[in-house]
Amino acid sequence: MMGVSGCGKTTIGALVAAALDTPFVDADSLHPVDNIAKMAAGIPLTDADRWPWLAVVGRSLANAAGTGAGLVVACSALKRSYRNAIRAQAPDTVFLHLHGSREVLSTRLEGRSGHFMPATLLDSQLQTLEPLGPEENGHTVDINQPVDGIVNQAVLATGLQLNAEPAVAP
Ligand SMILES: Nc1ncnc2c1ncn2[C@@H]1O[C@H](COP(=O)(O)OP(=O)(O)OP(=O)(O)O)[C@@H](O)[C@H]1O
Ligand SMILES: O=C(O)[C@H](O)[C@@H](O)[C@H](O)[C@H](O)CO
Repeated sequence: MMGVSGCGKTTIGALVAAALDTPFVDADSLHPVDNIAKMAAGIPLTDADRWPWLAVVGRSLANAAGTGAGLVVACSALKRSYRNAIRAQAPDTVFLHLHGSREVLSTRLEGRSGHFMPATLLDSQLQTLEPLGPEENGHTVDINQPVDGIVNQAVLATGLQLNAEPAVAP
């Protein structure tokens, strides 16, 4: 799940993972502590800050692909070069971009509490964002709808099977 801060990567990603019966990782938990401290202080990350983190994200996806377990990761992956770094390690990664207007994003961030990421970083996130190109393996979902609708569209976009109830023995 990709997109700027507040687009719903964590909320939607966890539900998509549950629907697909797949593990979920929030890439915020993979950031070096210095990156978290920087963002919490209202300072945007640079490419240099993000490369080591993206390497960990790519490795996590590659490991999950290797075991066949699969993995849903909530990771901003704002630039195409960041997504390419992830693809270099995990070539089958499908990027689901949760897209919303500045107004919707701002409202969601203002309504959130207890998160290290300040709403003041939204503009730098939007300036850094490079939407998916037509040749990128991914899909864009509009976030201006209830959570269930986003999850359904995201799951459909993956083309993967929903977590089915176990078959009942005859
Ligand atoms: N479709 C929705 N409708 C209403 N509120 C939503 C929706 N999706 C997410 N939210 C709320 O918006 C806020 C931001 O969502 P969330 O924390 O999942 O975004 P995020 O992309 O993971 O953000 P960050 O990258 O900063 O961690 C949360 O308070 C969440 O409950
Ligand atoms: O690339 C980045 O600037 C970061 O990943 C941010 O997007 C934050 O981690 C996230 O939005 C806060 O949770």
